[in-house]
Amino acid sequence: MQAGTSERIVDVTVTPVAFRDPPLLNSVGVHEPYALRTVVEITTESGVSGVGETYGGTLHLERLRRTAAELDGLDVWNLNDLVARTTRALGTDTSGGDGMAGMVTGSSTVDRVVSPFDVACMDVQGKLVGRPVSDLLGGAVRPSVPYSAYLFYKWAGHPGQEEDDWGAALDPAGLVDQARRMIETYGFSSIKLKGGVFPPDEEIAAVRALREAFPDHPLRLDPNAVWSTETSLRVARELEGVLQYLEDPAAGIDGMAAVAAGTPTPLATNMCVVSFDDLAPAVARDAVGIVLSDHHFWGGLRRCGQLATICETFGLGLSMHSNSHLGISLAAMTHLAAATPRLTYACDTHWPWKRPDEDVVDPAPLRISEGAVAVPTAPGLGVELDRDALARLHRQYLDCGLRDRDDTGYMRRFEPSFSSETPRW
Ligand SMILES: O=C([O-])[C@@H](O)[C@@H](O)[C@H](O)[C@@H](O)C(=O)[O-]
Ligand SMILES: [Mg+2]
Repeated sequence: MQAGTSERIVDVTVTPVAFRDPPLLNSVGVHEPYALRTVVEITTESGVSGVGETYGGTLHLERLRRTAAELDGLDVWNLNDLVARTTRALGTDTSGGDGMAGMVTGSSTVDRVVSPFDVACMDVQGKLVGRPVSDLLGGAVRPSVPYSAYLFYKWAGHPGQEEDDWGAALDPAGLVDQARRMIETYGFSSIKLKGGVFPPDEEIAAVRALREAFPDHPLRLDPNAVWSTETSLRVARELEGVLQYLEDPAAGIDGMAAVAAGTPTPLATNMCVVSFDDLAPAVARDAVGIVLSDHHFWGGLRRCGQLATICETFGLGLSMHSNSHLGISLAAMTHLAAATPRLTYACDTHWPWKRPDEDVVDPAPLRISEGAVAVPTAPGLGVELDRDALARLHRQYLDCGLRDRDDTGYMRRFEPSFSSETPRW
């Protein structure tokens, strides 16, 4: 590559995929048998390719395809042009399609759509200059990125199917067993519990059981905003000194501000601060102490770096959110977290819930050991697309019949009276 040379995109493919997912319970229902993702691949004029990964819902997929059609000739070094072209492709079509079962609804559509292309462009940039993406983001400040054990209440298996490998976890003992297995397998040194499933007293009991079983592991609880302010304050009081942070106990900036005013426990969010527009009001109201960044909805990797700077300016902590994902996303999350000095908490990941034999990249460079993923040092993201595996997971997408994540609809097939209304408690 000569100095000042552009590197233009000549081909973009957008491929929806499905991978198996256990029946994990959350405030809006239960995970369906398959999680949906989309893999984007760009190829440049000199034959270098780069990959990105994002949500798999219908509307999002259609937006990705519309944007992909605008990227012919884009210079992979010009990410501002990528944003401009995405904005143009989307026009006034900017609501819905969040792909997160209604849990994160206010994020920016342009940011969500731009993200996988931004990652793919940076993958190419890294390959062109022979440096890992973490270097392009300013350089790794840590050699490996710690992740947390992400516990879920869960059924033993999907109804009508065999019990899965993890079995049921519907009470404190079940969660302690799940945590033990996850920690033994991956060496995690922080624990997050997805709450908002059972009445708060049961979840308090679960956190206490985890504290007793793992006295040195920082603990987090995330009920996805299904509690009232009063309930949130009661839980915060009962778990004072036990939680590292309490994630999204109540809804909205107002709800979180009311809780924050009444507890010394830090509050974190991936629900009420989900775009740059949310930062000023959240800071003004002192609503949250920690923002959970996520390059999938904050507009890609560099935008998350900008978020980190804003958090630093206003004294906010930074952690990282996750949804069900494949290896491309784990690689991107790891480069980003490695290059973000502000990100001092173990990041969330759904990784252990994915079967090891289902991915679109060889997951070997992403092994979680001692609770952390070593930052890949190969050029770009450091993972290579496995085209056979991509074709297999795309076939699974076509065959599985699912087109949009619908945790609530799936839950109602087994519990017709299930309501995802908030606040529930
Ligand atoms: O996968 C799930 O069920 C999670 O509840 C996910 O959808 C959330 O977005 C997320 O993990 C969170 O921290 O809120
Ligand atoms: Mg959360």
